[in-house]
Parts: sequence; C-alpha cells; structure tokens
Amino acid sequence: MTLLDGKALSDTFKQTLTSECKTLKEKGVVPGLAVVLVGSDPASATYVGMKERSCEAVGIRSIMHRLPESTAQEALLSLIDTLNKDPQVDGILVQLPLPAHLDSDAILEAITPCKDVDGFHAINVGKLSQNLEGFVPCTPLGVMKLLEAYAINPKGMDVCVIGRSNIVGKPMMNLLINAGATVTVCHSQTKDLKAHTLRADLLVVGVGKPALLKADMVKEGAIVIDVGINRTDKGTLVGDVDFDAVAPKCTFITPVPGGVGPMTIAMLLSNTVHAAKNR
Ligand SMILES: Nc1nc(=O)c2c([nH]1)NC[C@@H]1CN(c3ccc(C(=O)N[C@@H](CCC(=O)O)C(=O)O)cc3)C=[N+]21
Repeated sequence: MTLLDGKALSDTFKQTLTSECKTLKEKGVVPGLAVVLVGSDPASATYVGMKERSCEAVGIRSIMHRLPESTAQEALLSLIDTLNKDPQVDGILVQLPLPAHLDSDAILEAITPCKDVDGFHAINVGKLSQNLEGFVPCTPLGVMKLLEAYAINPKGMDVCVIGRSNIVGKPMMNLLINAGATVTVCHSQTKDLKAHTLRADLLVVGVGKPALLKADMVKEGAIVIDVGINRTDKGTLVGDVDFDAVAPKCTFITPVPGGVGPMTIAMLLSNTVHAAKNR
C-alpha cells in the first residue's frame, strides 16, 4: 500500500507557481485572487485563512472581502460586478456554503467565466463536459494531478465515484470520462452501493460521512481517493473512508488530512496564476 501524499505534491506545485509568479512580476503582473466570505461559519473562516496564507506564500495578492451574515443578494451581486471589472483581480472565489437567504446559483453565475477559478460557472461546467479548455473545479482537478504524479492512468479503469455534488462528484465524473475511464456515479439513492464499489479499480469518495467506505466494500488491490473532510467530536479530521481497515486492501490510498485537501488549495492557486497569464 502506498500513500498518495497530497501535502508533498501540493508543495511541489507551490514551488512551480512561486517561480511563475516571479516571472509574471517581471512583466508587471501580480496575480490577484478576490476571496469573498459571507458570515462567520468557523470552518469557512479557517479555509479562507488557509487560502490567504497560501496565496501570500507563492506571490498571489489575496483581496479579502469579509461580509456580514445579513448581506443582501443585491449587495453581493454588486460586489461581484465590481470584482469582475477590476483589472487587478484575476480570480474570484465566493466561499461556500453561503447563508441560506442567498441564492448561491445566481451568485456563482454572476462571476465572469474568465475569473471563475472555482470552475463553478455554467460556462466552465459546460466546457468540462465537452472536454474543452476552461476552469476545472479545484478538488477534482487536484485528484487528477495526484493520480498523474503517481503514474496512475485511469484509462480503461472501472471507476466508482460516490457523491454527485457539483463541486466534487459531477466534475470528477467528467474528468475521469475524459481520461478514458468507465465511470459509475453512486449517491444516496443508489440501491446496492456495495455491488458498485466492489467492481471498482478506482474509488473516489466525496460525501461527508465518516467511515462510509468500509473494507468489505473494496476490491483487493483497489485505489482509494478520500475527498471527505469531517470534523470529529474530538476535533480531529477524518475522511469518508474507514482508513485503517481499508488501507491494507489498497495499492494506493489518500490520507486525511494530507491527501486531497492540500491539492485543492494548490489547484486554486494554479487556476489563479493561469487566469493572470490570460490577462
Ligand atoms: N468556493 C469554494 N471553493 C472551495 O474550494 C471550497 C469552498 N468554497 N468551501 C469549502 C470547501 C472545502 N475546501 C477545502 C480546501 C482545503 C482543505 C485542506 O487543505 N485540508 C487539509 C487540512 C485542513 C485542516 O486541518 O483543517 C487537509 O486535508 O490536509 C480542506 C477543504 C475548499 N472548499
């Protein structure tokens, strides 16, 4: 069993991005990422802080907008309009989840697709679906880079994706189809989850349920990618995979923390630098 070390790979990506930012700076370009956080959800505040620090580390200017929980839809749309027009801003990230009174879909669609470094705008979703160039959501893109770094080619593999979210499951499905895999997407309405998972050469789990994937659901020699991030009562971080039981059956498996999470941030920085190059 080999651990897929997302922390180490994310550091390698950050090194490359640091030198790319240097080159851009010589041309008078400092990549800028606007991060919009509405409300005071502690988990979101933590993630946003991590994004800020990572930006700074590679030479991306992060432009923070912390707005009160009570922010109105129109006020947020107006801020996005300003950021869309700001030439110093290359990427715009609106931290999710937004407070319930806000219409997330309308807000994500208001971000101009060429600054949509999260890859959530319908234009970028459509481009990914058609295997055209566009911004790809950071978490599934990070998974593809992790596989690539360990010379794991999904072409021809039977892949089982668990979870059908717009952020993880669906873009993951498209990336893997584009890479030549045979993809099954399972979710809460799937009749016999185990029947699907047992056939898989590669499993990607992104649901948000600790220990959802158990050892008896995994084929011997499978590759397991854990996209889950769950905070336990004790304050520790666990994924969606029963790691200790599943790991011995795997050829490769990602840890949590230190797997997909750090790759997500590295891809956000990468998408932002890419956007700056397209200025
Ligand atoms: N518009 C938007 N874009 C996002 O990309 C987005 C979002 N909203 N909302 C929340 C989720 C979550 N997310 C994570 C990123 C990095 C780690 C990460 O680096 N985790 C570390 C551990 C961090 C810790 O210790 O808390 C790890 O897994 O090793 C986790 C989660 C991005 N998200």
